[in-house]
Amino acid sequence: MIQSTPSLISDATLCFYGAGSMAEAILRGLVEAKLTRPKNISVMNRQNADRLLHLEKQYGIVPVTTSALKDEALSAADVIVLGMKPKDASEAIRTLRPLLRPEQLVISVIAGLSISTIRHLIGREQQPVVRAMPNTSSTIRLGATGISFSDSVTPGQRELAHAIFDAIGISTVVDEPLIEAVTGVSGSGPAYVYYLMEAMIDAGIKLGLSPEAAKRLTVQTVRGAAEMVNSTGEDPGELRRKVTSPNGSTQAAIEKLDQFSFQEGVNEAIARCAERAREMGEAIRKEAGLD
Ligand SMILES: NC(=O)C1=CN([C@@H]2O[C@H](COP(=O)(O)OP(=O)(O)OC[C@H]3O[C@@H](n4cnc5c(N)ncnc54)[C@H](O)[C@@H]3O)[C@@H](O)[C@H]2O)C=CC1
Ligand SMILES: O=C(O)[C@@H]1CCC=N1
Repeated sequence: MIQSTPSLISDATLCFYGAGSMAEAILRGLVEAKLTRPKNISVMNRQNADRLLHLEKQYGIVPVTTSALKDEALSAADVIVLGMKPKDASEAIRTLRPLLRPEQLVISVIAGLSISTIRHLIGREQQPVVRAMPNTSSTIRLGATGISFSDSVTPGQRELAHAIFDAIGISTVVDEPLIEAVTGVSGSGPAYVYYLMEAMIDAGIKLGLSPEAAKRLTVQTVRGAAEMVNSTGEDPGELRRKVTSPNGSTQAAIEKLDQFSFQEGVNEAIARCAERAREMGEAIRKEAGLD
């Protein structure tokens, strides 16, 4: 049990309730980081047994397919990771309600779903709950996760949650109302970067580069730029200025981006993302009859 050996992921049993791309990203990171034995991880979904068998073959985790085994796995696990879509959350958590023991740690990665809503749906105010917002780069252990804790999470469980998310990238603790901001910046963030990359590749092709060359050059440029910020410790603004010769080609490009209100667009996109996450959380509460 995690309460007696709080710092060791390897001793904790984890049950992934929902087996989609985010669950796979996390469990893959854990298994590849060798932080836990695959046999300590059970995974279930609504009805796609082939998907579970694929995950078993790929990572050695334990697929849980029948309803009786699902109940057993959920009530036995030290940690339950909620990994379903927001629209499926209230029904799934209500199903969990009679199975849950007071000391089990519930970790949710569901966008918009608040700790308070989870506790209401579980029907236990003091259930330890971790609300996390990871991103899909966790698949290659380069994830960025924001985490917040309910007040009943024990120090050992906090350590465990950090160990889980640090195994698949970096994690940072934020006050719960800021999880939506994390969703806006890093939860959905990979999509903006991919969108920029799509646009850069497209522009390169329009200027005559082959699709392969445009892609190769774009990928290395994004990778190099991120690594420059990371390894030099310099601000992105400072690094940008170093690329931008006065009256040169980069300045001309940035001026064009500014004509299209680049910064304002990114600002509004991230604010809208955070707002949409809040809306999804409100929809869950409404559907569950909590508002
Ligand atoms: N995809 C992303 O980039 C990120 C997603 N998230 C959050 O992660 C959650 C999952 O997202 P994805 O993995 O992309 O979704 P997905 O659609 O790939 O997977 C959802 C999984 O939940 C299962 N499921 C649904 N209802 C269930 C039930 N009643 N019992 C058992 N399993 C059930 C489905 O069978 C499926 O395996 C969402 O709530 C999303 O907000 C958070 C951060 C990033
Ligand atoms: O698009 C979504 O709703 C989820 C949450 C963060 C990333 N994907």
